[in-house]
Amino acid sequence: MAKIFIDGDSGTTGLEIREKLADAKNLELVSIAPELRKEVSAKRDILARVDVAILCLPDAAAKETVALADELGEAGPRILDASTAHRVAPGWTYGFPELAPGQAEAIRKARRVANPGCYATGAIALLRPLVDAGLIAAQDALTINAVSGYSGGGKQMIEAYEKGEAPAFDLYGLTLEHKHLPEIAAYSGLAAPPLFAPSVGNFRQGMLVSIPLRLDALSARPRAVDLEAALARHYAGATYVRVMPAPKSGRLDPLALNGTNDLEIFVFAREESRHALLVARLDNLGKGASGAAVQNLALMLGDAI
Ligand SMILES: NC(=O)C1=CN([C@@H]2O[C@H](COP(=O)(O)OP(=O)(O)OC[C@H]3O[C@@H](n4cnc5c(N)ncnc54)[C@H](OP(=O)(O)O)[C@@H]3O)[C@@H](O)[C@H]2O)C=CC1
Ligand SMILES: CC(=O)N[C@@H](CCC(=O)OP(=O)(O)O)C(=O)O
Repeated sequence: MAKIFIDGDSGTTGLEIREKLADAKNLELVSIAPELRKEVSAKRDILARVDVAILCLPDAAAKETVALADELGEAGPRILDASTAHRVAPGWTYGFPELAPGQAEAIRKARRVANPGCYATGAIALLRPLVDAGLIAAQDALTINAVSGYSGGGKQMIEAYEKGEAPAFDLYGLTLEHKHLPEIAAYSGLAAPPLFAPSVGNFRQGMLVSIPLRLDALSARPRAVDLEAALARHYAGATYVRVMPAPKSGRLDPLALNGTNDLEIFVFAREESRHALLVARLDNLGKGASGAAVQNLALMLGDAI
C-alpha cells in the first residue's frame, strides 16, 4: 500500500488530485491536520512516513518542502511537484510521458518528477514531435497563442471571476516572459524561446494552445499533411493524446475535454496559401495539471493504482 501525501490539498490542483485519488486502489492518502498544514515540523514528520509527496503549492513553498525531503535523504519520499519551481531544474524528470521514447520509463524510475505547466503541455505536445521529425527546425521562429479557463490562475483568479470582478477576456503575459517559456524552450527542441501570447476567458476550465505556421517561412518548407502524419505517428500508441481530423466547421470549443486527462491535436491547413495552424485542446486542470499528476503518479507506482 503506497502512502501518498498531497501538500497543498485544499488548493485548486491539490483538491482535484485528492478527488481523483479518493477511490484509487493500493494507495493510502495521508494528510496533515488543516491547522498544521504550514508547520515545518508537522510536514517533516509526514514526509518521513510517505512514499510519494505531491506538491500543489506556490513555488516558494514547494522549494521548502523539497528541502525538507532532501534532509531525509534516501529515507525521504519521492516527489511529484505540480509547481513551476523544478521543471527545468537539474536532477528532475519532466512529467510529460509522451514527450519522446523513454520518457515514461524515466518517470517510472525518477525520485523527482516535475509536472508540466498547462500551456507548456499543449505547446510541447505540438512542437516536439515535429522538431524530432525534422519538419520544424530548432532555429525556426515561432509564435504561440493560447486561451485558458480562469481556474488556471488558482484560488485568487477563480474568486475574482466568480465575483464578477474580472474581465470577460484578458490578454496577459504582455511582458512576453511568461513562466512557462523556460520549460517550452527546454523540451520543445527549439533553440530559443518562442513568442508566447496567453489569454484567459470567462469560463472555469478548458484550454486551446495554437501555433500559426507560414509553411514557406519554416526551414524545411513542409506540407501540412506531413506535419499531421508526423504527429499521428508520434502519438499512435498514446492513451491520452490523439491527433484528430480538423472539424469541417472550422471551430473548436476549448471546454470539450473538461474532466478528462485527454489532449487532442488538430492541424488546420490551407495549402493554397501555405498556411497551417496547429492546435492542442486540453483541460488546463486535467492533462494540464491534476490529470497529468495522476498519470505520472501511476507510472511512479508501477501502474499499481
Ligand atoms: N491552477 C492550475 O491550472 C495549475 C496550477 N499549477 C501549479 O500548482 C501549484 C498550486 O496552484 P493552484 O492549485 O492553482 O493554487 P491555489 O492558490 O488554488 O492553491 C495553493 C494552495 O497551497 C496552499 N499553501 C500555500 N503555502 C503553503 C505551505 N507553505 N504549506 C502548505 N500549503 C500551502 C494554499 O493554502 P492557503 O490558501 O491557505 O494559503 C492553497 O490551498 C502552483 O505552483 C501552480 O503553479 C499547476 C498546473 C495547473
Ligand atoms: C490563466 C492563468 O493565469 N494561468 C497560469 C498558468 C497555470 C498553469 O497551469 O501553470 P502552472 O502549472 O505553471 O501554474 C498563468 O498564466 O500563470
